[in-house]
Amino acid sequence: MSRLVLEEVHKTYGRGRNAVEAVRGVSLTVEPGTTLGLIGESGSGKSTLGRICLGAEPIDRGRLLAGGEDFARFGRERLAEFRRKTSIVLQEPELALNPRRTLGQSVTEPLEVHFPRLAPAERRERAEHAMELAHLDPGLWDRYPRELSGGQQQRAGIARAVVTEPEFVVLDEPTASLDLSVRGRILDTMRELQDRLGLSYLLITHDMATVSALAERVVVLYKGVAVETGEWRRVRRDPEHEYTRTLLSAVLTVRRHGRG
Ligand SMILES: Nc1ncnc2c1ncn2[C@@H]1O[C@H](COP(=O)(O)OP(=O)(O)OP(=O)(O)O)[C@@H](O)[C@H]1O
Repeated sequence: MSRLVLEEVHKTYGRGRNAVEAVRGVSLTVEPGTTLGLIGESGSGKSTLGRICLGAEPIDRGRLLAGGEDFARFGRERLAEFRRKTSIVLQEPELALNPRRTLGQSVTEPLEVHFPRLAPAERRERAEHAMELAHLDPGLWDRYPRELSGGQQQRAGIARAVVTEPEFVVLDEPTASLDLSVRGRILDTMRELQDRLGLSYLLITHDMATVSALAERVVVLYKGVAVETGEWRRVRRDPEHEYTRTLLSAVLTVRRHGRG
């Protein structure tokens, strides 16, 4: 799929007095095999942009380009290919995992959707391989989500996201629901998967440690506008925009209080 690009994208929810301009003229690029962090306070439009990048949220203006091609012009086959090559890891693994289905069933499901002609044995093999990639014991195949720890559930969410061998994955607050002790290992797994599978990530997060662990570049969002874009190391050290400074210092303050 190579590069994923948004050009001057606008998205408004609702109409008239109830209209919310969630995204206002945002442009961004996710280069193949790299991570772009999307940071900004709650309600700044991060999740909306994540869905837009997956072609899952219609836009009012602007373009989504995948490998230089305009998503709006995709025919049926190209659209099916795009869906196969993109996926998402959600904050709450419970949302990605059906409580009534076993882990094996949940990890296999995207294969049933995108590769309906695969033989059952081949499906199982691919799903077990995805579980191994996510460092989840395939011996947990017949377990239900409630029988697993938060970290194991998130690993199942990751296995499900990579089972179709995607190229682009949205990580929407991927560690926010996890204990600190588990976060680092989940981030390690995500980095390892990126290297092994050549994945591109759009990382949505409030957590600057997560940004530092994964992202090369960031886009700072403020009320639906991308106020700053650049290398994360530079942005952290020398933020150009007033809002970025506020965002970074607010995070530092919270952390200090949290520790105090
Ligand atoms: N389906 C929807 N219908 C109406 N308004 C929506 C919808 N989804 C999001 N919004 C509004 O759009 C704005 C951006 O929301 P979005 O969820 O993209 O922000 P966010 O930065 O991801 O926030 P959070 O970090 O809290 O998830 C918010 O004002 C939100 O209330």
